[in-house]
Amino acid sequence: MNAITHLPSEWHNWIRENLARGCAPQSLIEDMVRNRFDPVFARAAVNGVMTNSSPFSTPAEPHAKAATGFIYEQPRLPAGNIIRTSDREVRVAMRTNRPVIAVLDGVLSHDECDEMIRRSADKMHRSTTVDPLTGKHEVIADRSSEGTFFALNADPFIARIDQRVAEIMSWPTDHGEGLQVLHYGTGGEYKPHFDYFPPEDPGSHVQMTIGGQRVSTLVMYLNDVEEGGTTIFPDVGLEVVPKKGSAVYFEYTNSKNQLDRLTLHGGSPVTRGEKWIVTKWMRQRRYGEMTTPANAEMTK
Ligand SMILES: O=C(O)CCC(=O)C(=O)O
Ligand SMILES: [Fe+2]
Repeated sequence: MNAITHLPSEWHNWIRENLARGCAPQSLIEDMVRNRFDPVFARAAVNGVMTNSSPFSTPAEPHAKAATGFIYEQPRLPAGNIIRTSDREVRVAMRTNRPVIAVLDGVLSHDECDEMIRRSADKMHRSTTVDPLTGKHEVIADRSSEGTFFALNADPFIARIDQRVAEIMSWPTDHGEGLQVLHYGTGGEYKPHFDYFPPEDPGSHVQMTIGGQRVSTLVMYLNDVEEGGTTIFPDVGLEVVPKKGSAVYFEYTNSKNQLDRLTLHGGSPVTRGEKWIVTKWMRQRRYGEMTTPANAEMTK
């Protein structure tokens, strides 16, 4: 008997209800295939229902809850196929809604990528990561790359990128940390990690005294990588291939201070060539603003 390639309304409702309950899309696809739906059709149907019920269009289920307990709110990233900033049109190449991840094309021009590399090359040093115990920046083995920072609005070139990135991320410019440039040589990688400060790490509260928790990330690719060097999201099975001027966006802290564990990610080893990226991390509040008893509630 032929596999089913149409979607009866009871199945449409079944998909919508189960997505709303936080079921993994893949498990719904597998259930449909067991019930004789064509596999390609089942995937398209689940994706179709996700798109229609997503907060990007008509929010039938604006507060869907993931299996992890994280409540998805309206994504901060603007809706639509094109994000228009004050100086550039950025194309959305793909989005996932749970977790919120998007691949964006044309965030930087090729000239801007080259200029960013040129400015960074002579002031590189081995990258540090926040030590989970002390909260201090330490060189650790999980990250084989070199990097440098540009203070927020350091000069007109940097300020223009800070401004554009803030518009894309729909978050105030002064809530952003300074742009961080990273260079990976062949063999360089960044093992899977969270960009937010895990509450269970004793060092996190030190980091969060200045501007609170991180809420979202934009990783911009400054060059095409010959082989490897993809940005991987192991828990969602996603791999983003670096493309000069493109970026991957993701968000992980909601208004209730919940953290989305599905945004675990890393940079896979560069197996041929090199990789240059520039990253923006956004905080809950103005970066540099100290926590006071009055605003401490937000970071708990
Ligand atoms: O190298 C990558 O693709 C990921 C970089 C990253 O995770 C970060 O900068 O926080
Ligand atoms: Fe990261």
